[in-house]
Amino acid sequence: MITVQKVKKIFSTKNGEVTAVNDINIDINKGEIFGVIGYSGAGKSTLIRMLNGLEIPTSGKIHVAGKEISSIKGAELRKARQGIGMIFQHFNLLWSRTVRENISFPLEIAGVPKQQRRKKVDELIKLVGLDGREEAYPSQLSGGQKQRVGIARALANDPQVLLCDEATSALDPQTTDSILDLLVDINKRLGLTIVLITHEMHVIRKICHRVAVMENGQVVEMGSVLDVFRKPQEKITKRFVRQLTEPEDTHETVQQLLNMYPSGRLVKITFIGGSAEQPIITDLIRNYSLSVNIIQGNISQTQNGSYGTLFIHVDGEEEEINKGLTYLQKQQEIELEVMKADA
Ligand SMILES: Nc1ncnc2c1ncn2[C@@H]1O[C@H](COP(=O)(O)OP(=O)(O)OP(=O)(O)O)[C@@H](O)[C@H]1O
Repeated sequence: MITVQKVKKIFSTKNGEVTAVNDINIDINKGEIFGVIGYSGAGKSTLIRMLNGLEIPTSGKIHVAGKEISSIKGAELRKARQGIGMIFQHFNLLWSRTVRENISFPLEIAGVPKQQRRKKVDELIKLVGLDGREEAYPSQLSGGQKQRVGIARALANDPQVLLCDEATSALDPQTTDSILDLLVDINKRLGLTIVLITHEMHVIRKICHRVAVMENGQVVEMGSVLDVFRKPQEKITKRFVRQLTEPEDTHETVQQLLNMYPSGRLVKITFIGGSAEQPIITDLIRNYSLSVNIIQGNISQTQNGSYGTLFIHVDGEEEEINKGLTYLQKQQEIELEVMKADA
C-alpha cells in the first residue's frame, strides 16, 4: 500500500543544511497499522508529511495506493490526497463550524451533492460515536470528542490510508485508550491502512502490528511489535521498551535486591505470545529444589499477542540453580536475563 524508497529530506536553513530524513526504506502492507516512534527531532513529522505530499523528498520515491506521491503535482496531487486522510495532535478543526459542518467540509470541496453529503456525514457520526453532538461547536467538545470529529472528517472521502500525527498526545490516558480503540475498530471494519507517529510506546504496544524506530533521520530498527518488544536491538529501542516493562524505580529496586540477596540469582523473564499463559514458575518450583520469590511482574496485550515481564529471585544449591535456569532458557518464547549489580 505504501512504499518509501531511499527517501532523503534536506532542509536549507540560515544556519546551513538540516537532514531531517536520511535514506529511509519502508514497505507498509494494506490493512496494516504501522507505527513510527522516535524522540523529538528524529524526523517523524517530516516523514509522515511526505506520505501525503505536504513535503517533497529531496531524493527517493514514495508510492501511496498505487500513485507516486513524491512526483505528482497540482490537480493530480489534490486528487491523490483525497485517498489519504490525516489527523493531528491539535485536531485542526474549523472553530466556527459545527461538528456536522466540519465533517462535511472535505465532501463540499470534493463537490459531493448536498443530500449525499448529509447521508455520508450521518454515517460517519455514527461510526465515531458522536450521535447527539452534530450541532455542537468544537469549543463545546472534550478533547476526545474533538479527535473523533478529526477522524470522521479524515474518513469523509473514503481514504485507503489514514495518517495520524501524534493524534493522542494532547489527550489524557483514558481518552487516549478510547481513541486508540476507535482506530483499531476502523482498521478492522474498513480495512484501512493506518500509519501513526508517536513518542509513546504505549500507543505502539496497544494498536500497531509493526513498528519502525527513528533516530537522527534514520530507521534504526523495524519489525513486528512483539519481536521488537522481545529483543530490542538498539539502545534507543531498549529505552522505549523499558518505558512499558519496567517502572522507573525498577533499576534502583534491582540494585537493592542484589545487595539484599547476595546468594542465588535475580532473573528477569520476558514472556511473549502463548508462553505468557504457561505455568513455568510452577514447573520450576516442582521440578527443582529451589526457592522462588516473585518480586515484580506485569503483562499487557499487543495486536500480535500478550507480552509480559517478571522479576524473580531464585535460590538453592548452585547446581540446582543452574539446572533451573537451563530449564527456563529452553522454553520457547521466553527471554531470560540474569541481573547483575552495577559495576
Ligand atoms: N521546515 C523545516 N525547515 C528546517 N528544518 C526543519 C523543518 N522541518 C523540520 N526540520 C528539522 O528536521 C529535523 C526533524 O524534524 P521533525 O519535525 O521531522 O522531527 P520529529 O521527530 O517529528 O520531532 P517533533 O515530534 O518534535 O516534531 C529537526 O532537526 C527539525 O528542526
